[in-house]
Amino acid sequence: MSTSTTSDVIGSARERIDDLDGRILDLIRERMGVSASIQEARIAAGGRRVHLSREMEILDRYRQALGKPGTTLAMTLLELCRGRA
Ligand SMILES: C=C(O[C@@H]1C=C(C(=O)O)C=C[C@H]1O)C(=O)O
Repeated sequence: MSTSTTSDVIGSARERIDDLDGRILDLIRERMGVSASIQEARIAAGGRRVHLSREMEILDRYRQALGKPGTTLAMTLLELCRGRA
């Protein structure tokens, strides 16, 4: 039987959370870069930065996976990924 104390359990689980958060942040930065490249290509071809029907697909995917907070998360991601270039 484990002799881990509560603070050991919390400490190691927090290390995993910190690692996951670091990976999530890296993925968000990667997503921002890919999104910017699409927007730059579209603008260079005379199009608009924003493509609403594509954004609706993304909002729907996050809502289906996570419910209403998923929509909020997707809106934040889209906000981060727009607004440059
Ligand atoms: C990246 C695109 O451009 C914009 C950014 C999006 C995104 O970050 O997912 C989605 C739609 C567009 O408003 C795209 O059209 O795919």
